[in-house]
Amino acid sequence: MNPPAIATRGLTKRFPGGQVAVDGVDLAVPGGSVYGFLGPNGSGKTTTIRMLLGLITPTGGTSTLFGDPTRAALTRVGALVEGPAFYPWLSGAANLLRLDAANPAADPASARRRTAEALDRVGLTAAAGKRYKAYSLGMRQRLAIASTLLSRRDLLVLDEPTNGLDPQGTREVRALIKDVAADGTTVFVSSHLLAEVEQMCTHIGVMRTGRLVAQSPMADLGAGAAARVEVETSDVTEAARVLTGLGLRDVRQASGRVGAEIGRTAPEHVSDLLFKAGVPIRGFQVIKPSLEDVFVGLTGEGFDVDS
Ligand SMILES: Nc1ncnc2c1ncn2[C@@H]1O[C@H](COP(=O)(O)OP(=O)(O)OP(=O)(O)O)[C@@H](O)[C@H]1O
Repeated sequence: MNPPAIATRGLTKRFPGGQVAVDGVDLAVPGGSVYGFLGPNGSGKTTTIRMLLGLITPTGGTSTLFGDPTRAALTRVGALVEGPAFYPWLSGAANLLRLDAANPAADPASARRRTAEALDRVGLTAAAGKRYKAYSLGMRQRLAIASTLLSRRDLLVLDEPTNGLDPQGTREVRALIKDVAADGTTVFVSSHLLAEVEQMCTHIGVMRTGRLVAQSPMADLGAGAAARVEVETSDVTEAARVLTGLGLRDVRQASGRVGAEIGRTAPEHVSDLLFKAGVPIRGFQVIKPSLEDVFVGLTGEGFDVDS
């Protein structure tokens, strides 16, 4: 099996002065995934990313990129932590050419081809000759991402790439991330927006005050969360007896309603037994907790659900 794109063990950063910004984080980012690194502001995402990229030194723990603990693997990684500085009066293409020229490993003979390909990949070919200052926010961010794609990368690390973008720019960047991932590049993207991560990621890790409180494939997340059956009835006592008799957990009664965790029991089996027991059913529904409910439970705080 291929080693994970990113793996950390006990990764820790204690800043001088004693503040622990990242506390024993064990990340496992599978190759080929789009991994959403979710957490409220100040939860330690940027500090973690800076350690992964060798920009700051951990005070504890280890990390590997593609199984390699050395910095050599960083040549396979494109990153956008603080956006690159672009010259406002130069075109997008000219800005990329300047950045490309600053890379000693890049062959100057093929600079134009590389720049054109990167611009094409982010959908800026038509605007390549336009001055940077005339770019929309979304175009600026796409150009920033293009700068990370000037050479072939196996992993792209993006720190809050949609921060400060309007809804259109946000959509552009999200679509771009999906395209990059479809080409086989692993993407590790931080965000404080649950909806964003939910829409574009295959895996998720959740940070809270420096700790990784959850990590899982997106598809598994709902599975552990307890869906509930809710019955509206005038005979609460009998309905509760039926639900309890079925072995359902956390049976709760309120006026005119009874609810319980449904677990693996089929809803039609529950309604059938209620009917057979003569319970008058006014309403019957199965309620799954939203992803946001799951995370509020995990992190103890809400997320911005706006995009
Ligand atoms: N150089 C530093 N010195 C001291 N404390 C720091 C330093 N950098 C970050 N911190 C603190 O570490 C904690 C985590 O910050 P970090 O920037 O990693 O969080 P974040 O999740 O990326 O949040 P944001 O999205 O706001 O950047 C914060 O409390 C922050 O104030």
